[in-house]
Amino acid sequence: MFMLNEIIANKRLEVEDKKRLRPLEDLQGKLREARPVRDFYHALNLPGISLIAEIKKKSPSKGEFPVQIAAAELAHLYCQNGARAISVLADEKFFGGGAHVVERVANDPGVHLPVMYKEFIIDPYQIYEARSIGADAVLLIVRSIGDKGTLAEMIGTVHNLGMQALVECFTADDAAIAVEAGARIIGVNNRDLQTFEVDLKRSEEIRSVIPEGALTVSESGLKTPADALEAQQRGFDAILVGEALLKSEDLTKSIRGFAGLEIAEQQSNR
Ligand SMILES: O=P(O)(O)OC[C@@H](O)[C@@H](O)c1c[nH]c2ccccc12
Repeated sequence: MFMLNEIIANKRLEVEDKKRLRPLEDLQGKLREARPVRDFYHALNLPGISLIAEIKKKSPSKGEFPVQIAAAELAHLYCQNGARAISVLADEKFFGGGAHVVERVANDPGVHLPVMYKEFIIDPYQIYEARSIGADAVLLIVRSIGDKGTLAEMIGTVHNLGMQALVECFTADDAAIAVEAGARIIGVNNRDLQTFEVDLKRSEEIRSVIPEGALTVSESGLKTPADALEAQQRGFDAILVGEALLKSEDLTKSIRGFAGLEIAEQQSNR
């Protein structure tokens, strides 16, 4: 978990800086002005597989992505081609995102989908920041939060602010912690953060320990619409896709493919 440790250590410093510049009370005072929450849970809980499409500029494993268009424009394409939610990286140093990018996308008049603040959350301050800039959901990584009690408190804070949490797991043990802490939406990360290797089979094993009632998301390393279909067959409600979209030559077609629209069209043309 070398990389995750490094990211978290940096995040602690960043959060301390943010708190100094803008104390929690200031953020809390801004909450009433934030745009109303869009329902991330409902957006994922629809028939068929739900695509959460990601916006990031780079990643530690893949470097810079070739996408040339601005975040808001990318979000418009996601909205117009069948995605059901948008994930925006808030981390700047490792993923080239930022809270300002989340804010821009979440408040763009052309964006009707729920927006997730994708960040390494280690402090409730970040949850308040997410809502104050208009986000509808946040990512909570079991591994970076540590214990079940703290995770449960964080999930409570997210729900109290009207948002939803996507709680990310790497192992069946993580998934058990997530369930006990009250997670309603559980993500299984197919990418091992130590080796960066992707194993879609692993997610199947973990999926099997998550009880009915929680929504499930297969995250990372999905390369083709066939992988989306497979995730659906394995019982996942949603997929989180970044790289395959951000690297594709025909972005519109790729979004539609992962969203399942291409398949639906082929079937209705028969
Ligand atoms: O780009 P990919 O392989 O399609 O993966 C997207 C997403 O799952 C990945 O970015 C991710 C999943 N969990 C994270 C936690 C932090 C940063 C990034 C992530």
